[in-house]
Amino acid sequence: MDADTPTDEVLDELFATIESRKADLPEDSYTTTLFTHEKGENYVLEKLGEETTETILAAKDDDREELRYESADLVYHLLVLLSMKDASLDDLREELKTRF
Ligand SMILES: N=c1c2ncn([C@@H]3O[C@H](COP(=O)(O)OP(=O)(O)OP(=O)(O)O)[C@@H](O)[C@H]3O)c2ncn1[C@@H]1O[C@H](COP(=O)(O)O)[C@@H](O)[C@H]1O
Repeated sequence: MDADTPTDEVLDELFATIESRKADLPEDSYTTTLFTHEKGENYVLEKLGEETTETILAAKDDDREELRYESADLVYHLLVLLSMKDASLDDLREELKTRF
């Protein structure tokens, strides 16, 4: 993924990158550390909890910049969890679409 990626393709690109990290487990990758952590999926669940708390605190503080930053951390960790559970971004899209 690079800065030229169109904004509406960012989530697909990010998810594809996460899937690629899961397959290849490159050493210099934060995503690899999530897939290989000794705590297993519990570590990603902990990170999701932390990022959720940080997002809530940013909202409570009315800190829009921090809210944007923590929301991005939260979505990234959620996508890693979906990948870890062999779910896909399309699964998420389809579920959201059923609610229209
Ligand atoms: N979008 C993200 C992304 N969002 C958040 N993070 C990481 O999530 C972590 C958030 O942890 P914390 O908020 O707790 O901050 P921290 O103090 O650094 O965390 P810890 O040391 O406690 O783990 C940070 O290390 C961030 O770098 C991300 N790491 C990677 N990506 C993207 O994932 C793709 C693959 O990245 P790599 O796997 O690193 O190649 C690339 O496109 C990246 O841009």
